Amino acid sequence: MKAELEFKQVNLHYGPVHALKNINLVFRPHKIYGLFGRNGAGKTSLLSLIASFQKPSSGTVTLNEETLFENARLTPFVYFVYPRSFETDYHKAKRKLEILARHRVYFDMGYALDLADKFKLDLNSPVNTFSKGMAGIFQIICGLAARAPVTIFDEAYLGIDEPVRKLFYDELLDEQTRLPRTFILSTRFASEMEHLLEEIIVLSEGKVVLHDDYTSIISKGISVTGDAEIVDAITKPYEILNEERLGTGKSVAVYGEIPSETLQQARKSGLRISTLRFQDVITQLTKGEEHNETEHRR
Ligand SMILES: Nc1ncnc2c1ncn2[C@@H]1O[C@H](COP(=O)(O)OP(=O)(O)OP(=O)(O)O)[C@@H](O)[C@H]1O
Repeated sequence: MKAELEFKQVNLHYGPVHALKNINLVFRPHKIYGLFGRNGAGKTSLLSLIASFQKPSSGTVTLNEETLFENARLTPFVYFVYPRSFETDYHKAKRKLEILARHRVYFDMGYALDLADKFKLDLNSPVNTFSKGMAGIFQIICGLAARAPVTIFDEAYLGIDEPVRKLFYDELLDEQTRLPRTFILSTRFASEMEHLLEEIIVLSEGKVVLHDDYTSIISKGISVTGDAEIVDAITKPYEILNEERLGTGKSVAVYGEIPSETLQQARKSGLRISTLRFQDVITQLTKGEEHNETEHRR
């Protein structure tokens, strides 16, 4: 099922806190989204609106043009995985999966059992005996096996060892080939997850400061190093992400579409041009106030 998720002029207030500010976003079906932003940027607030945990203060959040909030018909279409504790839950993991299967129309028990084997999780254990990492793995199994057209993982991988996280990334890609859906991954592991991501959204202080596809972001993040005057002349028209003085020269990181002729000319003038790592672009774009006024949209 194709699920188009749309935010139109969405604001969210918690009392005096304006957590989301005029959000306009379209999540296209069958794409894998990476959601980034510093602590308190509004990521969980945005995701909780998709999961219908709360109602926007103004604006609309729709799935295939139907309002999501308190819409029981749409409940099976969204599955939200977030770090949670099972401390007071004495059910065995297998039983929890059976309960989930009863409530989730797309849930695939065979797939859940395969995943438990793959991730070496004992489903006969009560979930309250799971370590933090095991609880995370259990949540991932639920999220994948629920097969909801919109599946959200909000930092669900915290506490899970790196090799197991990698297993999860591989599984997610396989699953996307088998049964495409919209995945939204909120993560601080930009470098190890970037190969999964097709679309990137960056929030800063409740606003969308970047929404672009991964490939364009990679091509737009450029570092120019060399004689300070020439570097400044070339980088001036673009958004400066970072500047570093290097003796008589300097290195400037910019975000923008610099024409290839300009870059060629710069190389001829003795400047060193290199592409920024995805992780560095994200870090610079989320680093603070100075970039918040610029919005990058396709
Ligand atoms: N229940 C709440 N009551 C009051 N303020 C809240 C509540 N939940 C979130 N906020 C505030 O809303 C803003 C956005 O918080 P949110 O949890 O969405 O950010 P986040 O990007 O998910 O942060 P983190 O990476 O730390 O989880 C913050 O200023 C936060 O303090």
